[in-house]
Amino acid sequence: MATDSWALAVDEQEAAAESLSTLQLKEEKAKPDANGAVLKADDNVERTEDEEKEDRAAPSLNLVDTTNQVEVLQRDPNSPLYSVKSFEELHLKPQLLQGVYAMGFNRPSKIQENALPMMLAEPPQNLIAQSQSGTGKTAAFVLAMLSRVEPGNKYPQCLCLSPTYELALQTGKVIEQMGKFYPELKLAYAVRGNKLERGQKISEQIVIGTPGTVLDWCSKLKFIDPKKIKVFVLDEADVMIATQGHQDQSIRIQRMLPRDCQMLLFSATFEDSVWKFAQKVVPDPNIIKLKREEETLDTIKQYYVLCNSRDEKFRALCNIYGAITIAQAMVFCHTRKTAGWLAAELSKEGHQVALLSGEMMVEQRAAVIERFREGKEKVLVTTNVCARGIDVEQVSVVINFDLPVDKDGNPDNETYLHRIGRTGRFGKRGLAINMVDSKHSMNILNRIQEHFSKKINRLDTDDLDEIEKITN
Ligand SMILES: Nc1ncnc2c1ncn2[C@@H]1O[C@H](COP(=O)(O)OP(=O)(O)OP(=O)(O)O)[C@@H](O)[C@H]1O
Repeated sequence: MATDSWALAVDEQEAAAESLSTLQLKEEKAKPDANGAVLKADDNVERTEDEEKEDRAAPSLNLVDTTNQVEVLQRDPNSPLYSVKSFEELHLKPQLLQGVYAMGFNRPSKIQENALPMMLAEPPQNLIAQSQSGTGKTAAFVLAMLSRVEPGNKYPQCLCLSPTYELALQTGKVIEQMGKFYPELKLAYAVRGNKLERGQKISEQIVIGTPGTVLDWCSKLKFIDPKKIKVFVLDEADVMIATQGHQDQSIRIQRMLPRDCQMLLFSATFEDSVWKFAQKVVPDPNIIKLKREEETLDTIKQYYVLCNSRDEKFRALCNIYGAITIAQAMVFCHTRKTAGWLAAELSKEGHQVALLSGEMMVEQRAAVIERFREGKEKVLVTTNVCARGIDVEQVSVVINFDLPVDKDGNPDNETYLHRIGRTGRFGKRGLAINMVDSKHSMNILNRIQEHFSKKINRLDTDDLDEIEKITN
């Protein structure tokens, strides 16, 4: 299929030297001096003033709703969770239906209802699909792979690329859960640290992995015969094909696949130029695209807090914690250094904090996410490495301790959307709070508001009553 058009488009694009995107989710090299998940206060950091502890019970933040809310949304035609069809009507194989119901899914979401018939049509068709964060894209493409795979054939037939190690593991879990009534079906993880013997050919029918390792497995190590791949999925597709993302590796993998391999591209965001590029490299694609004003979810309330310095931002964060009970929160920082500092300060305040940043060993990163998922830590301080895809239901609040900016200091709208989308998963309500600490960051926030045509209201974190109100 697209080998030539893909390659051609890439060459043209590179020749034009036009920067497509500024997302910075490159897999980062593990270093031996990685931080631990258990935090120790850094003696060198400036101490913040001791906070006056609020001596009253904080109201609970009722953001994690019951399945009731989901059912209401699934009946609302304006909701991204709305569907007219049932999973039965999507003609899934009985084993997959069993898997879907065992996961507690009652009805498909809009993206599942629309994308599945396109992905399962004969002959196979390509698809570029956009849907809001947390609306079930993963389940959609996982069901497509599981439907297409022939379990009797003991070689890789479906290849799925994720931008990060954590996301590859998480998606792998979904494949395992949905495919659990298919005992003969096996999954291989092509991620860093998963060492196989040289000369081996893998027999697993589905491979999920990160671009670097998948490329090695297909070319240098020849564990996978790319010519036998029938379905190629790019999750977080925009970052996988943007020049600043994983473009080189994704393209080199794609060039090895057969011409008629089905290509499925999914993301919550596609910056305009990346969208154009995607359409150029994927032949005759079906397209599911959101209007700009549909990209944000109404179930996530967005606020900003005005501060003058990093310490003030920290105090504002403590005030928020003093005023409301937060199930779990993710706090995003621009640099690893700030993340490390903030995590140490929060743990000094008595919070159970986990820290995840790119320089940690991948196994350690996976362990941190797992502990957070199990609720062992309530706050995860992180960088953009965790901005995309991570699905932890209990995350009721996302804090942008630093607003997302690209390498030129411009607002990174796509990362903003992915970050706040770590809350408000599948119809749950969520809160996103942005810390603004300068004229420059106020300008960034204004531009983000304009981009999405979505008002972000100011929150006075010195006013506890006001903070409480936003939980209603
Ligand atoms: N039909 C469904 N019914 C109920 N829950 C669902 C359904 N589909 C998906 N979910 C759940 O919704 C949550 C979000 O789904 P998923 O992670 O697939 O979203 P996504 O669109 O891939 O998000 P992101 O853009 O952040 O990657 C998951 O916990 C998943 O188990």
